Amino acid sequence: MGKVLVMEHPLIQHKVGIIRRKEVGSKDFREIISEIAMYMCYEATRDLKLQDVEIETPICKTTVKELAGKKLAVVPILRAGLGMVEGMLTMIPAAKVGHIGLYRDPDTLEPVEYYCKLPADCGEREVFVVDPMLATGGSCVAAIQMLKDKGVKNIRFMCIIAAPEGVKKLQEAHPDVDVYIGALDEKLNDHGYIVPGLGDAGDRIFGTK
Ligand SMILES: O=P(O)(O)OC[C@H]1O[C@H](OP(=O)(O)OP(=O)(O)O)[C@H](O)[C@@H]1O
Ligand SMILES: O=c1cc[nH]c(=O)[nH]1
Ligand SMILES: [Mg+2]
Repeated sequence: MGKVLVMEHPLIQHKVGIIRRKEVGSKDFREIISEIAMYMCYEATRDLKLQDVEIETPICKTTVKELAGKKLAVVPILRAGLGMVEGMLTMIPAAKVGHIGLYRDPDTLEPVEYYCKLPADCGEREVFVVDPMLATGGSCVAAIQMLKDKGVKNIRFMCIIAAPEGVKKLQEAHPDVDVYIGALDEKLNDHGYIVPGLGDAGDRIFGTK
């Protein structure tokens, strides 16, 4: 079973507390989402593999560590996942970026696919799927399935706020995927929104409501 890690870092908790506030506008919301993604990326990359390499400093020969595992890719679930890309790339600038377009049908809450463009070698990469919100779990389960159908084997999922219902659904559908969560909330309301949550992440990032 993949691990589920809820972030305990005080800076992450503090920043999640800010973006929950309804008076926070798009500019600040976007900036803070990006900062949280950066801190979460730091936590979610703790176990990346390293290898020893011999190098020469201006003083002498020595052994240093360098990343040794698979190359990385970041795949945001559009739209709201876009808000996490810059923060991720600040930490892992060599990562390639794929995009999966899904929106949640407001009546059925089922994900509807409208776009998919991935790095050609994504099957060889360790992929970080990012989306600020994990609500019913339909969107991330579908996005991860799309990646698996393209041959991706190593997948991690990162979200800023999750509902317990969505975490359960994700673990049941993709038990091999490690899940990193900024804050685990109480429940979903009758419209599939996370309670207390932060509202619609996409609308708040892009100012569309
Ligand atoms: O876990 P789920 O129940 O599937 O809900 C979560 C999804 O809903 C939101 O996207 P939305 O459909 O609002 O699209 P948007 O990012 O374009 O606003 C959010 O960013 C997730 O992708
Ligand atoms: O609370 C929620 C649930 C789904 N999508 C959002 O943006 N927010
Ligand atoms: Mg939305």
